[in-house]
Formats: sequence, C-alpha cells, structure tokens
Amino acid sequence: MIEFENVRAGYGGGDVLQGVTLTVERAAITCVVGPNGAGKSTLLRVLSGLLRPSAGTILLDGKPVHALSPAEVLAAGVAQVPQQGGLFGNLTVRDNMLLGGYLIRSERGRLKKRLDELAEAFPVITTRAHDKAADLSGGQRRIVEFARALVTNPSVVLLDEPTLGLDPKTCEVVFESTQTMNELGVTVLMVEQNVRFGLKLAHHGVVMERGQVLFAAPADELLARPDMAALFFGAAPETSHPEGGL
Ligand SMILES: Nc1ncnc2c1ncn2[C@@H]1O[C@H](COP(=O)(O)OP(=O)(O)OP(=O)(O)O)[C@@H](O)[C@H]1O
Repeated sequence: MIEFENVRAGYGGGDVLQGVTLTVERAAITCVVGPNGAGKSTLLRVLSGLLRPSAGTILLDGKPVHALSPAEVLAAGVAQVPQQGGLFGNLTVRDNMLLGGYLIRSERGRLKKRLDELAEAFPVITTRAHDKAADLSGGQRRIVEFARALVTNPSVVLLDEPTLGLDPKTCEVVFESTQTMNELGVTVLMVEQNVRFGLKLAHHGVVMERGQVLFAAPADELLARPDMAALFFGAAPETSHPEGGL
C-alpha cells in the first residue's frame, strides 16, 4: 500500500501538488486521470524520488520513501516503465532483459529464476530472445519494456502515459501487459490521458485537478459518472481505443 499524506511539491515556481492525500491499494491497478497540467506526472515523480516533496509524507507499506533518492526508491521496490523507446535497439531482447537485472547481476541464480518466470508470463522474451530489439514490432517492444521493468521483482510499477502515441493494436498490448503485470502481484500506479482506456484497465480511479485529488473511487464507478463524461470524454477519440468500446 502506498499512502500519500498532504504531499506538496513543485519545480520552484510554486507548488504543483497542493496537498495530495491518496491511498494506493496493494496488488491493484490504480489509474490517475485529469486535465493537462493537473499534476499527474508530478505525482509519479515525487514517488519515484525524482522530485522531493516540500511537505507531506509518502509511505510504502508503512515505511517513508519521500526523502529517498531514485536509486533508493528502486531498491525499495518501485520501478518505472519508461516511455516507449526505452530499449537498446542494437542489443538482443535477452541482453535488454539482463540490463533490467543489473541491480541483481551478482545474484545469478535469482536472476535466472526471475527471467524464467517472466518468460512464462511474457513468452516473447524467449521466442525472440536472440533478435535485436530494433527488429521487434512496436507491440513486442512494449512487452519487453514491461517485462524488463519486472526483472528486479518490484512490488510497485509506475506507468506514465503508456499509450501515448501508440496505434490501437499496440494499445491493446499495453492493456494486456499491464494486466499480466498485475496478475503477477504487482501494484500498478499509472497516469493515462486516455481516460476510458485507463479506467477500463484499472480497479481504482483517481481524478486530479489543479494539484489535488478531486475524486478517488472504484474505476467502474468513475466511468459511469455523468460529470466525468462532461469533464473528459468529449476529448477522447473513440476510434483509437482497443477493445472497441474504450
Ligand atoms: N520539469 C518541470 N519544470 C517546471 N515546471 C514543470 C516541470 N514539469 C512539469 N511542470 C509544470 O507542473 C505542472 C504539472 O505538470 P504535470 O506534468 O505533473 O501535469 P500532468 O497532469 O501530468 O499534465 P499532462 O497531462 O499535460 O502531462 C504544469 O504546469 C507543468 O508546466
């Protein structure tokens, strides 16, 4: 469980996060939505240690993480899937996966066991192991990026706009890979511009506006709220969503 308590943070020109209080349930998918500039990415940045809050606390399973460096946050079990383009194109899939295990490189047995577990959940790691990452399809690359983030066995994975710029087919891969990640027991905290996509995928939804949490509720309840439709859905292009109705 992640608990944000009255978190304030900014970039020097005043606070962007204006006292965020939020509980992120363990082993669930939570999606944060909200208008541009609401502070969604900033919320992920304070958790990953890239930005230090000016006030408030963040607890991960009861332990404070708000004063840790990014490397310490990663070691505490919070990993981020980078935006697409995060693989080394001229390295093989296998080598990209091994780079994901850099932190545990000295524990060979553990690393091998983990790679085997992930290959079961994401078979492309095995079937394309010796191909260069650049030779994979966009969807396959996304799968490897997701799997790579899991090599060190994080308890929490952060996704910042995972469908940005993707075609509908690759969005579907992101949808499935996020579910697979969650089925492995990972807590997923994601930010998504595509509100329907994010809330269909998530168990819990959070709406942010002007640096604060406006609502936090089960995702299907948020999807059904008429004021949500008025706030966001007019802007979402229907045709670019996987599964027809997203
Ligand atoms: N590195 C930065 N330096 C200065 N200001 C920043 C920086 N990053 C973000 N901001 C400002 O902080 C505010 C919130 O940005 P943030 O990226 O968290 O919003 P967001 O809700 O993720 O928006 P979007 O949906 O547009 O990505 C914005 O006003 C933005 O201009």
